[in-house]
Amino acid sequence: MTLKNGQLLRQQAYIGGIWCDADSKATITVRNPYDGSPLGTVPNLGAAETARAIAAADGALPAWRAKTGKERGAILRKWHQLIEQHSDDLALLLTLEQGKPLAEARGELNYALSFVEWFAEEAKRIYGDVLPTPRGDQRLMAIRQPVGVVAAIIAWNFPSALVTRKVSPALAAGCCVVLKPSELTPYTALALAWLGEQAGIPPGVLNVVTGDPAPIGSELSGNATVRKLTFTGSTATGRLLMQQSASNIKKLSLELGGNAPFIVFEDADLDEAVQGLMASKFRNAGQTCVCANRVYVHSTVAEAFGAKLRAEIERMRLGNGLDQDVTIGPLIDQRAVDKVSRLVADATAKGASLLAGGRLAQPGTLLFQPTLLDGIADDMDIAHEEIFGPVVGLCTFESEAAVLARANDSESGLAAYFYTADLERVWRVMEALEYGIVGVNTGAVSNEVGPFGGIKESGVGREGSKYGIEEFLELKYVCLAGKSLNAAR
Ligand SMILES: O=CCCC(=O)O
Repeated sequence: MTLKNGQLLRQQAYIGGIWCDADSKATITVRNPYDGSPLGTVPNLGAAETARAIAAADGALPAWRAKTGKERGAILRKWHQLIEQHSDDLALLLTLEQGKPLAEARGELNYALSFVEWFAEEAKRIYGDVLPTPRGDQRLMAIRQPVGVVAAIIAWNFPSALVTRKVSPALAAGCCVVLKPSELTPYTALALAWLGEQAGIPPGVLNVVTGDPAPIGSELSGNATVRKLTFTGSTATGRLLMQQSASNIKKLSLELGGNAPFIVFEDADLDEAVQGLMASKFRNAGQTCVCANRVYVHSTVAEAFGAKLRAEIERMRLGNGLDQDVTIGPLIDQRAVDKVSRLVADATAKGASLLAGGRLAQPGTLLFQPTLLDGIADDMDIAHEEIFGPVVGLCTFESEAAVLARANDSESGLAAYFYTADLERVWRVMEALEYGIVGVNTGAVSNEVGPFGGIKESGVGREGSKYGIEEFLELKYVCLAGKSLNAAR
């Protein structure tokens, strides 16, 4: 790996401003999912080191919290500047450890930067309220204060954006953070932490613990000093963290699995709808929680839509994310390949037609072909499970009411998409969809301004946007009483 600045490849954890190894000296090897080659190692920390990171964050809290929003915002702006300055190296690291094409890695870094910029600005805008008093001898206020020490646990699919979407609002609010990146993709997070150190984030304010998720996650959720846990990952892990956090009633944000419906009505612009589906479905090889997962096309346009979609899918180039012309990279690991293979096999065994792809491009790799299935029925596993891979399954529908019932028939409630030219239908369908995010005539909904998050088993809380900082603040109600206040009114 040739980085312009070799210091960005950090192979140690970061606790209390010190780069360190595991107490046991145990390490985990990080591999390139394209060819399995080792990129390096990171320390395999356990509960003891995690507890030390929490103590370091707690120790740094009084001074960080005492800074003004403007001062914290200035440090975040410096961090932003350094991330931007090193974005070539960061994109390279991201592609090497995660597999997504370099152009997508650059796109993700811009997305990551947008959260740092946004929350650097929001740091100055943490307002309170003076409330109308019900009694002449009292004055009422609500003020916002940082929640305290924050644990942030992130998934491997967006190694930079998930860091900045959680860490920037936490730091802006005056909280200190213990960050646990995925053991599959730790290097981007560690490089970001190193840039944070260069930007002047004081020791202990941002800590990074690497290693196996179980002991670290259980310390982060069970330790009462951590007052807020923010997690992006599977619904199963989110449920476990929620249970473990119940012992000390932590504030929680959980961004969990999705099962997004994508509906193409008969009056939709089919070319636009195909482009929207490609953007939503194949971003990060389909490994995105907001990816289109169930595609419902009105029966009168299904054939035309399927033909256009197939042509686009056949144009994709699968391979090494570092190659210029590659548009889709490998899946993250063998478990992901096994799941996608099982879903395709189940669908074809139950009568779906395979129109494109359907298997690994080369045995022994993680390169799963972009795949198109037609004739998906509700009894197939793919109609209910989150695919998390480059597979589109087409179903047809006849009426708005019927497709809405099918779209809402899910425990998940993260993102939903639909295409139509009918303005009244836009309102009707948007209001009826039981999802936290709805894309209307677009497959790309993620940015720093929109509140990102789901309902039902897709989680709790919102990230990004003007609402995102609230997750790291507590509201304190102050009631001031005094007899002489009556006279002052
Ligand atoms: O998969 C989770 C994040 C995806 C996004 O921010 O659009």
